[in-house]
Amino acid sequence: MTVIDNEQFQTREAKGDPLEDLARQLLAEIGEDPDRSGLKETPARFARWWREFTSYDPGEVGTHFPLYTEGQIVMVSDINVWSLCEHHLLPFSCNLTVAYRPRGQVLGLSKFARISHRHAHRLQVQERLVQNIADEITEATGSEDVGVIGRGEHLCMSMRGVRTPALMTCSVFKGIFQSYGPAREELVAITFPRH
Ligand SMILES: Nc1nc2c(ncn2[C@@H]2O[C@H](COP(=O)(O)OP(=O)(O)OP(=O)(O)O)[C@@H](O)[C@H]2O)c(=O)[nH]1
Ligand SMILES: [Zn+2]
Repeated sequence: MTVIDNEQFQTREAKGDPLEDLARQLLAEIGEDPDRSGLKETPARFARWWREFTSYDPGEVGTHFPLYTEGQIVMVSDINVWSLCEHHLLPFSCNLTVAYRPRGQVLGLSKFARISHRHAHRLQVQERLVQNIADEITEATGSEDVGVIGRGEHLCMSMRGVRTPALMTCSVFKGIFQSYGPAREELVAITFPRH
């Protein structure tokens, strides 16, 4: 449930909520009656969902633990997030694999998903999403050895326009993941398992 402080609430009551107004206008523009019973609450839901999407709070992302074994590589795969394409404001899903070589300490497992959602919950292009995640993992872990691979399906390509479902893969490889070698091979293999 959206918590709206009193002052903000009063302002919206007085002036109307701009997001709700937009939704009503959109509905009218596409030939719908915004006042028909099925649509009565839709502008308010529309406003709530946009505010919910753009105000995602990742919470604490700085929990570390001691590293027990030197030389380990940590990989987290199949992190699924939803984002919005900034060209069409349509959703794209992204399946992420993230990897890093810890330096002295490891980052809490869930933090990779929190970081991923933080950057997905805004208007994005997939390449920038993957880069943003790689940069924050570098910062959060203090490691320059970071790899992120994203595989996305974009509704703007599958449900409209060219109407062709396809998967887009893009990646950021830093440090030991940059050149072809065991670390990069393992990261690629975990993302694209052989059946
Ligand atoms: N590289 C990249 N392209 C994206 C992403 N999301 C959407 N696009 C593309 O952005 C492009 C926008 O192209 P435009 O020609 O300006 O828009 P459009 O006329 O709606 O293009 P079509 O989608 O081909 O109908 C399209 O090719 C989309 O597929 C993304 O995350 N990364
Ligand atoms: Zn798009």
